[in-house]
Amino acid sequence: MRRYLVAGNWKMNTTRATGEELAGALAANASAEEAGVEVLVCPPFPYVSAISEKVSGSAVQVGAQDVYFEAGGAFTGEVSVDMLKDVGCQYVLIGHSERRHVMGECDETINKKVKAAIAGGLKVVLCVGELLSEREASQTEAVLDRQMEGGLADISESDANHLVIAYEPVWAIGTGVVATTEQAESAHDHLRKWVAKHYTAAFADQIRILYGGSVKADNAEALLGQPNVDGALVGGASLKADAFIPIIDAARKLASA
Ligand SMILES: O=C(CO)COP(=O)(O)O
Repeated sequence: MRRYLVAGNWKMNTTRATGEELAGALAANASAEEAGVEVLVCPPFPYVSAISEKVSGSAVQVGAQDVYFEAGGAFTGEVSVDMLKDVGCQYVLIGHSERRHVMGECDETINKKVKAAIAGGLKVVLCVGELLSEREASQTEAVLDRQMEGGLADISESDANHLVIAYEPVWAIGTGVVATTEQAESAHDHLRKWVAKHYTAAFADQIRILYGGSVKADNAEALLGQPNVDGALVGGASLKADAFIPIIDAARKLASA
């Protein structure tokens, strides 16, 4: 059975103090023996180190929101895989829609980042998802195929073992317009079939596919209860412990059912 992953993407939010307070509350809530659910927080770069210290000894893991593919050198403003590991990251988000659509990242860059992160020993959450205009033009599956093919070009199954996929329809991110359970399940099913076709059916059965986009306490259980939804990537509702913990609790409830 696939283990739920509930991840908080803090984006460009929190101060050091509010981030530490939030991380402390999550660490207190998630014991080191957490069984059916993995919990991850992705703070802004400057706070990763402090947040890693805050959650150490708990089941809460830390990830970064992006990484650069080069190992080091003259790349002003970028951070490397080794730097992230050095400050306690186990995971990194790659290809988030805000990186794609605000910063203009393309699949080729995303692919280089995925390769570098996995080669360097980080687990990757590769984010994919269509714009509203693409959904309305019945292009959702074609967009997902393109992003998967581009992002995972030349990545072997053994490398893909370190990968989690996050389906985040762009129109659902930060809008309060959550995908219906049917829309989410249909996209996740399509992504799993893509993995089965490009790797193996056995591997497709194991890989985790998270849903992201306006996940809240009141819709988490229905979304996470879908057969192909293995967790959530949460933005706004991950910024307050009393909004995020009920989402983790929904996963715990389903995992123990
Ligand atoms: O982009 C997201 C997580 O990566 C989703 O953000 P919201 O949960 O705020 O819609």
